[in-house]
Amino acid sequence: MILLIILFKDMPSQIGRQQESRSSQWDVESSRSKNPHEMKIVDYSSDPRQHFQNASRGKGMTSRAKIPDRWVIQQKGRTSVKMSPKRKMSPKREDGQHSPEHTDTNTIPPFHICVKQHGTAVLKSYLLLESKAQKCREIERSINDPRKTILRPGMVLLKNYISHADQIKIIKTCEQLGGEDGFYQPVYNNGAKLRLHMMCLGKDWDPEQRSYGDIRSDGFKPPIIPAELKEMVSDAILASHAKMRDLGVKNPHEAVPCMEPDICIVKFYSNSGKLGLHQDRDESAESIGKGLPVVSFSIGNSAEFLYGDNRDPEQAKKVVLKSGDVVIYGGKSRLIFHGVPSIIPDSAPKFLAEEANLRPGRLNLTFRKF
Ligand SMILES: O=C(O)CCC(=O)C(=O)O
Ligand SMILES: [Fe+2]
Repeated sequence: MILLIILFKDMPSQIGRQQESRSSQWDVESSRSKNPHEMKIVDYSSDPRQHFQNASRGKGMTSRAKIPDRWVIQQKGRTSVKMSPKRKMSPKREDGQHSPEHTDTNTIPPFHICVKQHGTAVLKSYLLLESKAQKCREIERSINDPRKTILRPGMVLLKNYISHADQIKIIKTCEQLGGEDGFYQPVYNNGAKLRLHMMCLGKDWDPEQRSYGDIRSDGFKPPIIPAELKEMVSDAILASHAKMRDLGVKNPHEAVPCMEPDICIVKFYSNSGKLGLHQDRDESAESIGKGLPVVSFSIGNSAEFLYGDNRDPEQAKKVVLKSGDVVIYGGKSRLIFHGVPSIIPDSAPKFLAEEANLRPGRLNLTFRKF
């Protein structure tokens, strides 16, 4: 009897711990089966404070982590001292401890979108997997109807738009701007990580506050958007107007207004990367009200891209975005739900690894006007 009482006394805390350890491993995929609001974790319109914690950035963490209360931040010759915000904290366990892999004294290696130049290994794997890439091309052909340039009013897909040279230029620019601490992996409050790395240009997007700011969480300004990239964006919008005109749209600049971006969110998805259905709605009411478009560049491995009127993936339409494709959504489609359920491994054109050492995965740049 006494033994039974002791056993029952311990049971709730044991169950609690099991559930907690499961939930701390939640990611987009595992939340899908558990949570009817599966996309909440990437739904920028829900309260991300429940899901995100402050961004943790690359190299800086190494030195910062040794000084938990005050951080000495050194970057490109500058030094500043800053109180450390809470970051990389996992939910406390019942015994009041944080799980070991989530303590704020963790060190996080810098993330680079380009691999170091032992090019042959990367190249070899691309060659070996050529047949797989062929299969992917067939899937893409079956999903992407070439006539479907206008996906819906205000939403245009420009297939194979970015030239090879520009794709290389974009990769190299992002790698250079990312440096040692530009790309970071946002982490949920429960310790689960967003399935991608991210870097902001122009303004910093804070997933925890769901807002844009001029200063990053590590105390530095985000790099500005290079003029050359801005030019590519306005050219793409003009190209979308030309396509729409060809297809009989009378006032294409009303369907997709012109836009000069002041924000670029750069994302890198590894082959297991994904992003749930969400709306881009943290820009100003004026920008959204005018329907100023989001312009999205895809480089590297192909991605399945869902879009629709709500966050139900079953009801969404799908296209495959290949390296060089551009999607523009503005006007009536400005608040379209969209997401990336999967990346197609080994589907990137070989020249990206050969000429720019792009690591396996997909680079995406979304340009917006605040
Ligand atoms: O990777 C993509 O194609 C989508 C990215 C996106 O939706 C975003 O950055 O808000
Ligand atoms: Fe988005």
